[in-house]
Amino acid sequence: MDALKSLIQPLVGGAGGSSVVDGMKLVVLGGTVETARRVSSSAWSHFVNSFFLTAHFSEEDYPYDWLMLWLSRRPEWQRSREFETTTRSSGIGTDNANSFGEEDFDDTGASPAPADDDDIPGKVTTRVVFQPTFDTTHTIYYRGHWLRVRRSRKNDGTEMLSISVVARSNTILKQLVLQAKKEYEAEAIHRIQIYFADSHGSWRWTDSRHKRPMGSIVLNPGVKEMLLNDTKDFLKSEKWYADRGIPFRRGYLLHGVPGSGKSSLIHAIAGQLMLDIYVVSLSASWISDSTLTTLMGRVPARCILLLEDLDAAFVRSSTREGGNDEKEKKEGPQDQGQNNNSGGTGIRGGRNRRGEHLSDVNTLSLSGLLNALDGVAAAEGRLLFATTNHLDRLDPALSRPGRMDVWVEFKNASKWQAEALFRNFFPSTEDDIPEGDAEFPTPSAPGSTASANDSDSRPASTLWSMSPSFSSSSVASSFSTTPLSSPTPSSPIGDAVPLFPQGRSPTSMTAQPLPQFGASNRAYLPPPVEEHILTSQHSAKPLDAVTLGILAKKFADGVPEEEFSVAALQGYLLKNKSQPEAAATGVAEWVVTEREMRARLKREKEEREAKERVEREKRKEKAAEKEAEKKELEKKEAELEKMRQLLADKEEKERKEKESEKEEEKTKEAEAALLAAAAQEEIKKKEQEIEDARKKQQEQERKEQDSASDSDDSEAENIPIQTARKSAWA
Ligand SMILES: Nc1ncnc2c1ncn2[C@@H]1O[C@H](COP(=O)(O)OP(=O)(O)OP(=O)(O)O)[C@@H](O)[C@H]1O
Repeated sequence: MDALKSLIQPLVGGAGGSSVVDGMKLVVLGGTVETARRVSSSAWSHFVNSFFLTAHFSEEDYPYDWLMLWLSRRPEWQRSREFETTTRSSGIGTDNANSFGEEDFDDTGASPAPADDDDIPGKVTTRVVFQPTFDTTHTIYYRGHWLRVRRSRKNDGTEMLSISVVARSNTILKQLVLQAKKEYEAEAIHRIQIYFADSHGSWRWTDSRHKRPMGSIVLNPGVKEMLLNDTKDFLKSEKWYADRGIPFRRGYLLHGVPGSGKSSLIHAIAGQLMLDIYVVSLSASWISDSTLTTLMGRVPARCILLLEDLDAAFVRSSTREGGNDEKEKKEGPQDQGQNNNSGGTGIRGGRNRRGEHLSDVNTLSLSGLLNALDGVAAAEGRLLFATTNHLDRLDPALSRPGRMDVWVEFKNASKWQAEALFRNFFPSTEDDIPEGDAEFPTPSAPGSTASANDSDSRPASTLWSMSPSFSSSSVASSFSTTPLSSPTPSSPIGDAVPLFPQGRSPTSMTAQPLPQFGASNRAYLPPPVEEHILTSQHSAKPLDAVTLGILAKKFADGVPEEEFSVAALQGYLLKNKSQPEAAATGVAEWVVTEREMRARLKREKEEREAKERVEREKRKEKAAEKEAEKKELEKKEAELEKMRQLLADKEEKERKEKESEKEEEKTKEAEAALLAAAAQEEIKKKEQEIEDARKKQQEQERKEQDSASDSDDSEAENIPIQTARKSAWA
């Protein structure tokens, strides 16, 4: 303390200095110390940073996803002491050590023994993932280098990953990115990524799906092959297009009846070509010319761009000039559903989640759509797929070659398709399909939240509209190829095939008798299994090829040519998924029931429509009557108004006449007054003259009196006076 005092003493001065000066000195001293501290710390961090190479990865770009997956597997990343939790993740790689679910712990927090219900197929397991919080730096050791990893947020809200390393060249960072990419792609190899357009004109990662094998799509021979070859050929022909100056784009228009496999085929092609799918629903309420143009500009080079229900944006066939006035939004419930759901309710946490309100103004015009599809800003190298159920509603400009180069019509199922569908649906003892290449989609792996658990948050797209039971493990298990061990005598369901949990191969399972009370019965044999229990088993036994062929033919025989969609037949088979024989024999009956039901629905629809028509007519008539009444009233009012106007005009005229009469009178009066005044003036003048004359006369008389006699001259004097008065009055 004394040492400190002695140090400060010379600076603050002796005891004699004033307290104000001392205080000032202290402030200066403090400021100097703080500045020195800051400068030195900044210089130090500059010095340290000069040894670091730093790479930044924005969440809007792919390497961010690769690195996040890679990091999520690093133990150092998991040892972070500050976390944020999320149930949303990139869909792949969520089933790693960094995620956890209910099944990992019991109530006491301890990891439980494997539970029996672990084997329940389709059990929904929401997994929570820990992610290190923003702005904390983690140090990770990688290939002899210490990496400093930091997650941060930019001003616009997008996430950013910064990785720094002490190295002379950036090779280590390149290696890291490549390794992360490789791992990511290894994860993604069996999956396709789905992106939906959002109202900000960005693509939002929405889902990751298992690839759908081409074999699961049942189309008339040659169609799939043609499409696949065409798409492959296109992707290889970039130079060919460039040499000829043709925009490197290709469009496919899949049109036809609903439920015929349009979306499924696109899904399968995406899987085959390892392309991601970018979906935009043109009936979305927020879609506008500029948003669509922005979206088209942001589509990556190699991908499938899917415009679903192309006709939905324009209910009436719009002309090129047709602007906003020319279109209405589709009002059917299905389309409303799409409206509501399109735009992609992104599942990924924190990704572009700012201001998610939609503008509710669909201002997309046909010319805007055309420009967006092949304008200057439109991306090249993409495969454009458009689906529609109503080809006739499309403007020819939209479907002309160059925009839609290949057209494929999808019809209701032919007998050939029905047979193929049956063969695909039921397992055969001769099938040898490796897992992941089964004829039907492999069910999602446990923990794959995006595909299995988030169905609510997924946009309603027909691409993903497989019926839930179809993707259930029971269907998958129907493709198990290995005959199962023969049932034990104590099996309660006789020779029923036990269920497989999702993602497990049947070979890894053994048919275990279910634990039950009284399992130690010895005195009595168990009663025979009841019929309904036998028929309610969940998967079919594999059939031998001959039986399968016979049943498939029987099934196809019972299905009328091109009357029912493949989706409808699939729905029927799903009801009989464990009973191929019943499915084959019962199809004729189903067809009858279905026809009756359709006829009934059609009748009801017609009745409803007729009723609506009548009501509409009535409403129209009423409206017409009202209109006529209104017109009559308006006519009467007009007449009344006219009369009022006439009356007013007349009154005005009379008033004006009166006024002019008055004016005239006034003028006359004024004239008369003037005349009178003039006359008066004249009289006065004359009187004055007379007076003057009289005065003159009197003067003269006086003079004459003075000179002549009075009596003889008096008569002669009066005569000129009377004459003067008369002339004045005249
Ligand atoms: N040709 C087909 N091959 C295999 N499965 C099919 C076929 N057609 C339809 N399905 C099945 O029917 C369901 C609906 O098919 P999908 O959505 O592909 O039909 P879509 O033609 O796109 O219908 P929409 O026009 O209503 O969108 C899916 O579960 C799919 O598996």
